[in-house]
Amino acid sequence: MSVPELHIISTGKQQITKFVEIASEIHEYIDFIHLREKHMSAAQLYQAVTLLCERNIPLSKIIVNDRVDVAWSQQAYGVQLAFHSLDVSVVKQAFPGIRVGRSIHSFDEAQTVFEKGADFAIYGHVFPTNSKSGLPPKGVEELKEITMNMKLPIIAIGGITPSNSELLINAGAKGIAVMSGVLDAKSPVQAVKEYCRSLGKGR
Ligand SMILES: Cc1nc(C(=O)O)sc1CCOP(=O)(O)O
Repeated sequence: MSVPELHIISTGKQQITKFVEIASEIHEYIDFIHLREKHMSAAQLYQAVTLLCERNIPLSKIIVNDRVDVAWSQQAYGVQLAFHSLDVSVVKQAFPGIRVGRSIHSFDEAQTVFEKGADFAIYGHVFPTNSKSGLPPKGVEELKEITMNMKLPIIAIGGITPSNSELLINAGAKGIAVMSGVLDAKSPVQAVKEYCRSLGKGR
């Protein structure tokens, strides 16, 4: 089994300069940084990627939410699509070579996006989280079903802490995605190190 991936997702609530500051402190410990700033224009997102690059964060670690035009023009690692985004197959055809992730919430959705050629999917929310209050968490059973039946790399998301992350890896997840556990922490660096330890990551 390969070393699990650690993805950090921007909250959309921090000043972008603050997020860039934190990202520059934690990037060497993590695999991917997602820019999920739904309120930003394409121009603002493009600028945010530039700011990350100026802090020596490699493009190979940057994933842009929804806006494939921004991801493509900045030559970022990939784009993370949601239900309201362009379809996975449209993006794969129009932007050959870009890695395409898709948010999913069920086995059937996993199957659909796998068939359309998604490179990975983010499945959640697995545990209770303030970001999805009022919606019941999905737990790990369906996650196991997906990982056992499909060759689609799955990143688990939602309410993940250093103490519950191992459950998800044992359920077949290729990695975890974390928002508040790192970005709202008093010390994001300490927090990220705890996640790394829980995943058996080297640093
Ligand atoms: C951005 C996002 N997507 C989810 C989904 O279920 O698709 S849960 C989520 C937020 C995750 O935040 P935290 O790590 O603070 O729980």
